Amino acid sequence: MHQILSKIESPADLSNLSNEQLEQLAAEIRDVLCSLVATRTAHFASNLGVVELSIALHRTFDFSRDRLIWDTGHQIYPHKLLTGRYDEFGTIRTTGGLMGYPNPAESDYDLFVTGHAGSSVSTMLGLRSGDDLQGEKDRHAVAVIGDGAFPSGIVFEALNNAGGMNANLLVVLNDNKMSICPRVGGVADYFDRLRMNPFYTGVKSEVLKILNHVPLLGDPTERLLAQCKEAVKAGLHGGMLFEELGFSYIGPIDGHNIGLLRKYMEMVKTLPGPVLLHVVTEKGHGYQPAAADPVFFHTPPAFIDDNGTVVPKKSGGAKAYTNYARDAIAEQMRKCDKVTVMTAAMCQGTKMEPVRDEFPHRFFDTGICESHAVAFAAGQAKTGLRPIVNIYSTFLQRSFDQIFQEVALQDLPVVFTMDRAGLTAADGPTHHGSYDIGYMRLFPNMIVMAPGDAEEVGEMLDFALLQDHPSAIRYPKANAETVERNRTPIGLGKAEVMSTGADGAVICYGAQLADAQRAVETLKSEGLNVGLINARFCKPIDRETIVGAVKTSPFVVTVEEGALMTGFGSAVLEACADEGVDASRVKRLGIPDTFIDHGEREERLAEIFLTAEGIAQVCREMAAKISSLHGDDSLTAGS
Ligand SMILES: Cc1ncc(C[n+]2csc(CCOP(=O)(O)OP(=O)(O)O)c2C)c(N)n1
Ligand SMILES: CC(=O)[C@@H](O)[C@H](O)COP(=O)(O)O
Ligand SMILES: [Mg+2]
Repeated sequence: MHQILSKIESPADLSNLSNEQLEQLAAEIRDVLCSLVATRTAHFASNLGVVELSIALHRTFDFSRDRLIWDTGHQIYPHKLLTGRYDEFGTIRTTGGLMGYPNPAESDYDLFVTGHAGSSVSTMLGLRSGDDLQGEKDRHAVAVIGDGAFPSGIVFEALNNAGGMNANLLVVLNDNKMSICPRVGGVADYFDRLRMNPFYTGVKSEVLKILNHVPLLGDPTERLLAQCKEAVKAGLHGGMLFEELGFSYIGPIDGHNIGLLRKYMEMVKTLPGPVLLHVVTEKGHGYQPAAADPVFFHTPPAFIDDNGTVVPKKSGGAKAYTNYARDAIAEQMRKCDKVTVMTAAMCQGTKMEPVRDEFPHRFFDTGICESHAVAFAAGQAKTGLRPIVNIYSTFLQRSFDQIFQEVALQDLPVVFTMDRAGLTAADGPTHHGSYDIGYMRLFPNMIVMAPGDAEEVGEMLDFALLQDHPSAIRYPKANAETVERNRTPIGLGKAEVMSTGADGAVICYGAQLADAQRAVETLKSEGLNVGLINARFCKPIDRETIVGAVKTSPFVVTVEEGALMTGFGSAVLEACADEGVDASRVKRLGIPDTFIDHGEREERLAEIFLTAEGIAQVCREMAAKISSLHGDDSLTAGS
């Protein structure tokens, strides 16, 4: 069925294909992408948009030697298909299968594992510099970056450096007018103005005429260069920003015309110094519903196309933590007009569209600029506003220094709602929110919390907005349950003792509370009486309750969906050490000191015992261990 694609074992197999055959190849790649999203959620619209660009790049350069980085990495699928991974492609984003991002463990054509936006130009400049210093100047260096990723501060740091070094570097700007949501900000407006360039609109045909006379191969470099210069001069009055930074700006050009892309790439391949090639593509190109609604089709749920009607395979389902957080934020914004909210280009993922629409003047999308978003929030807080920074745990890592200096050091009441805190399943190690407990609890003044169930999301936000200090609330990419109990109100640094047990205690920090409760119920039915504490706060930690439990319980199991190192369990051990309490009977469950692969969330959680059965099993083991230490089997389940 995929007559050409199925025979592509490496990009070298493209070398004899004509433009017509390459177009046929593009259609086959799109067919594979459409079949994939019928089975599972995957990055769809972005990949549809770069099919021709991927083909042209691999047809022009030799990335077995030249260097290629796809910024962010979510648009890597056509590249994977062209670099020998067609047969395995159906496994992408599943346990043990291909990663949904570049992965050097899969292929030498993938240089870095990436998933966070904005670093490609810096990394490519490093590769360029390394190759130059080691006598490998012939290796070309190409970074492809989207218009959504482009405004990240680090990109401008890299452009600045590359321009100063006059490095031979090609930056391909893939401009599809979209981030996940429509792109925002001054750089977006600038790109729009560049599209108005007569080169792209009016006189494009004139420039094309010149380029049509540039033979593709076997031409003396000088002639090619001379012609290129003319073409560049003829067409380029835009791109001054890049020109001023020392880049040659070329474009914009149609990113779905393989022949044209190849001509330009041949041309820029030999241009000296840093070059920015502006390529215009359509997100979702080739599948009309995706082109019409690229936001939904960024990572759509698995769906079937019924004669042009998109029918999701699953619909509805329980309400996620994200939705509870969104609703709580909206409620606070309705109650108080000092409350504002920031997203760093993740309005869709955090389900904030209704908030954006209801409060257009208090909703701020900074673009993919997390560090800026935090410093911006600090400024607002200083004026008396109550900003909520609503960013995924993993992306907030970008703001570590602003959390330190602009927020914590000034003791400003910025509230961080950290979504995707925990394992994020199919996206894998770049996206797991593993480290926020550590990087938040590190700073003086910071209040660090995790809701144990759905209701606590709103309660904690309410509490956080009443504090005159910075605070952070973390929750995972999961459905939120309600844990039935006599609820106690949130109090600063107070844990909630849900039950006590003579045989041991589970102390849960965050969303595993429902599983922990199921575990203690199972254990009870087996004759093991284990108490349950909902920690609520990692900082300030409830020393009285938690250290007290360690002192008095035969064993304690701490539970958190975060890195063990620096995490909640570590905070418990530190508190015990400070109080001179023996913590040798404390067992910590959480994310071990290793990067967790992509795969089903439930599977990954089960591997690290963060399920009801896992928690119960560890309690049984602890009970057995304690019994054997005491030469007594009274603590063993079932005895
Ligand atoms: C640091 C960081 N913040 C946020 C994201 C989430 N994210 C992934 S793709 C994307 C949009 C990227 O837009 P663009 O670069 O234009 O690529 P396109 O999807 O349009 O091809 C965003 C916001 C991320 N990957 N990294
Ligand atoms: C590439 C990227 O970072 C996002 O597209 C991410 O895959 C979204 O994940 P969610 O589906 O959890 O929002
Ligand atoms: Mg884009």
